[in-house]
Amino acid sequence: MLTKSLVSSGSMLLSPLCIPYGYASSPGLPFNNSLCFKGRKDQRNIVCACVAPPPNIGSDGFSATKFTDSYKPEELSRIGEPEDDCDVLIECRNVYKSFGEKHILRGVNFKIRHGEAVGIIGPSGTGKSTILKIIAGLLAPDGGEVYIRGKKRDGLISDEEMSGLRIGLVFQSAALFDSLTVRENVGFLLYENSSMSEEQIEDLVTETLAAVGLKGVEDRLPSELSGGMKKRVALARSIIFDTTKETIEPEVLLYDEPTAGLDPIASTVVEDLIRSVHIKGEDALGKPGKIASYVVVTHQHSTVRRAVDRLLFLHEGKVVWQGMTHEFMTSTNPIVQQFASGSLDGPIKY
Ligand SMILES: Nc1ncnc2c1ncn2[C@@H]1O[C@H](COP(=O)(O)OP(=O)(O)OP(=O)(O)O)[C@@H](O)[C@H]1O
Repeated sequence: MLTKSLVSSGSMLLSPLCIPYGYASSPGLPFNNSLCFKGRKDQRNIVCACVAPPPNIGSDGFSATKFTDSYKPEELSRIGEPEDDCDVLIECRNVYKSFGEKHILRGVNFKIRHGEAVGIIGPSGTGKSTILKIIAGLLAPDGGEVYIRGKKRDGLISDEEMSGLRIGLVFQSAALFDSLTVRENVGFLLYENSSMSEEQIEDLVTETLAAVGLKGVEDRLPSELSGGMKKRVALARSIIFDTTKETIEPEVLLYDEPTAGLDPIASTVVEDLIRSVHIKGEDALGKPGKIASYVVVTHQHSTVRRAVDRLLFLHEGKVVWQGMTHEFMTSTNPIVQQFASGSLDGPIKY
């Protein structure tokens, strides 16, 4: 059974298309793996409106928020924020989320600005992935608001028209469709939604795979790829877009533990790829990246070091510290110190 949604495929690009019923509420299981490739038969309308990029990007491409180290989590989101918010792409304002008796998010506040590379870190189970799903519109918050380019989102992404921003979620598992080839996985959205010809899509898929350093794998099935290759294919799927459209909305990519399960060298490759597809980066073909901003949930030191500029530290349902990556390690905030002194996975002891 298919239902219309703004949510898409496994490295999930949140543009409108038809997905199997229930996908939006089960983001970890994006598709039935026995799903048959639909090809070009059922094309759907794209409903995204197009908005010009924000005009006020600083010379460094982004403006980060810095905070003092005094531990007052409830005030952190307001201290030191730039006054001008017109480059804010995504804002979580006082977001709450519970699962039954488990109160996971308890007033989360932060903004993601155009050009930013942001990491979310914190102890296990503190709600990092939950935040990504809320930003992506796969989960609705119980309280608070999510603003997409200043427009308050009501309900789930599948319930509404999204305009002005594409949001992609790259799952930890890569979430490729096992029964589809790499070409079909990467081109999935375009086959389903665009007016591009099959030849155009094939060429674009090949080019996009090359941009993430993969060549000659178009006809392979996911089972024939290594873990690192699967993540690259998922990344390719999340950055491909309809080149025949006159205006392309800026895109924010959300990565949920993109280097989990990879060896250090494969992790480095993925971390560099994340950088390379960003607007401040350069892809494997030497072209500038297209991703306006990204958010990475990670437990890996190397990912923090290599792939992000600013950090949000989530603890007990709140952002208790945010600042530039290099400031994290030297922070005098006692909670940050406790966390940073162990591994990033380490439990925090009071
Ligand atoms: N759909 C759900 N139903 C019930 N509980 C859930 C659901 N999604 C998440 N949780 C619970 O919410 C808590 C936060 O989960 P989440 O995956 O967001 O944490 P996390 O910080 O990303 O953890 P980790 O670092 O271990 O991946 C966990 O206790 C998890 O079991």
